[in-house]
Amino acid sequence: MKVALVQVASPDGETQAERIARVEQTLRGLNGVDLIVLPELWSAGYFHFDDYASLAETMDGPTVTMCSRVARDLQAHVHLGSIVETSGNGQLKNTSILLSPEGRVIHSYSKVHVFGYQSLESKLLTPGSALPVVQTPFGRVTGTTCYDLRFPGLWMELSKRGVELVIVPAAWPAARREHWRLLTSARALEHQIFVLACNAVGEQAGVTLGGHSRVVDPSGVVLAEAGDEEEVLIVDIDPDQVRATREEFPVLADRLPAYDHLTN
Ligand SMILES: NC(=O)CCC(=O)C(=O)O
Repeated sequence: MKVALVQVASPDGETQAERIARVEQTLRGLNGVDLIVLPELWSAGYFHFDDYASLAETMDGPTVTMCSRVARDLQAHVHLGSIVETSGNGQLKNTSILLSPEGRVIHSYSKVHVFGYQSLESKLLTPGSALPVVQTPFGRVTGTTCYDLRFPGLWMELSKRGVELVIVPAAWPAARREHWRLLTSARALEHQIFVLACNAVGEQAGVTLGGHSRVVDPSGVVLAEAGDEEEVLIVDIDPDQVRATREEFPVLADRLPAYDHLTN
């Protein structure tokens, strides 16, 4: 299975409509790919907090509509990264979406850990309250978003739910690139899953995004890592490697359901 991680820049002067049109051209060049993955909030620009309210979208807004059209035309799954989602009740969420090759939404996940360090996300957005999992040709899949990487309890839970591949859209600054590398590798290794982590690049409101999108296999091996410019990282993965890795080294079978029974 061929996966493509598309690193996108969201420069300050570019409108959302211009960016969506530009990214559509890039995606249309990806014929023959089975799964396309985009970064967190690329169409609004993660650090463009002043635009969140005006660029918030529903599930049939401009970002979803473009990606759904591309999914159908390329007959590929498209994980569109995430959008600022409005569901009409006044709340905004950072919602990631996976589209089928028919262009249908088959999975969505609203970021649970909204970020508050040098970020207004936690003031402007409401955290999600669900962790759905979907069966796909790539195995059992879910998404977590950027800052969620730092919370092992969330990853333990998705692991308990039988997940085999996790898609991580991100807008992770270059300043903490080594944390990004360490956490994406560790999450794949400790749960014996594929991690497809797609980061944003370029400058946004004075913040430099880190790029270095990565595909990490269930043994923690980095199959590919991008640089820090706009780039498409194309990698072949074998979904059966999850089962093979777990059979060969069955560490998950030794994991206890909880550890709070251990005495001091
Ligand atoms: N977009 C984010 O969630 C940024 C997270 C981050 O920069 C960090 O955890 O460090």
